Amino acid sequence: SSSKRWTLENFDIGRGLGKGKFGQVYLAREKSSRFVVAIKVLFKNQIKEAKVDHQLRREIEIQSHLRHPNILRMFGYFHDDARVYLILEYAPGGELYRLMKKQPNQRFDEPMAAKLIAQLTDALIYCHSKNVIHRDIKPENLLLGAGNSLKIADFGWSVHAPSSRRDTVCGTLDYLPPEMIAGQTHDEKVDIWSVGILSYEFLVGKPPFEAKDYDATYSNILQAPVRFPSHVSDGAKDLIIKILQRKPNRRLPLADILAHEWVVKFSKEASNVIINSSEQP
Ligand SMILES: COc1ccc(/C=N/Nc2[nH]nc(C)c2C(=O)Nc2cccc(NC(C)=O)c2)cc1
Repeated sequence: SSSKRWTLENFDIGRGLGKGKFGQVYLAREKSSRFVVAIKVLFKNQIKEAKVDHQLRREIEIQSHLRHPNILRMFGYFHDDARVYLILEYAPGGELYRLMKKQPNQRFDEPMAAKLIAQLTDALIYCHSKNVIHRDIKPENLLLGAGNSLKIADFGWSVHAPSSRRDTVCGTLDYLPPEMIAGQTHDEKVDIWSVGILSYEFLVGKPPFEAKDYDATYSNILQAPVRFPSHVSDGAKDLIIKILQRKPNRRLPLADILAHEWVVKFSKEASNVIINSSEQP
């Protein structure tokens, strides 16, 4: 339970799963229950230097209270003098980003893309019902659970709506909507925009406004028309165009994304995506 006083002694620590921005993630097993988890270790001095301790507190507060099959659970946390330890759900498929890069043409087929979009949308409907906006939905923050189920991880940028971002954006602009990069107030419709960006990226293999540098990306997000390669179906184009509307109120609401005929048609079809199987190069 998330109220129990946990310590490192409660866990057998396993292999390193990977490196996050502020620390390493380990596979671990709680000794008495033998329950397998992932433990994310963050260094306090790095958190203080980056002035993100309020973001970390918010991430812990928000993620430990959310309960949804497509949101990575946070079971609890503890700290010692140098580190903070987050006890997180273990998602065996790892980063969705890596699986996408492994596919032929580094993109998913329509059934896989539609399944992921439906799960992501369902999780965001749940978040928004709790007045939580994620604000940082991108492939690096999505993990794969059992059965290729999507898991939204990393609520470091989530807030309670509405909000005006005060912290400078670091990292890629690709997934941020016009109102956020222009520093205007924004609401939960920023997450709808990210679903549009990700829908495009799952099907094409790169985000729609990607450019050689920050300024070019910035300009594309604010004014560039979305171009589609010829292999993208009309149904998928229709969905993405309806989501990627620069005026937040014109964006297709999340419930209508779930009900869109392309999503309904393809999220039921079997997909031939190559899972993390051994013979993969
Ligand atoms: C290197 O191959 C891998 C294959 C699968 C994994 C699974 N990670 N699963 C997780 N469950 N809960 C959390 C939190 C994580 C996690 O953070 N994983 C993680 C972190 C940083 C890099 C990676 N790398 C990859 C390849 O997924 C995974 C991790 C690594």
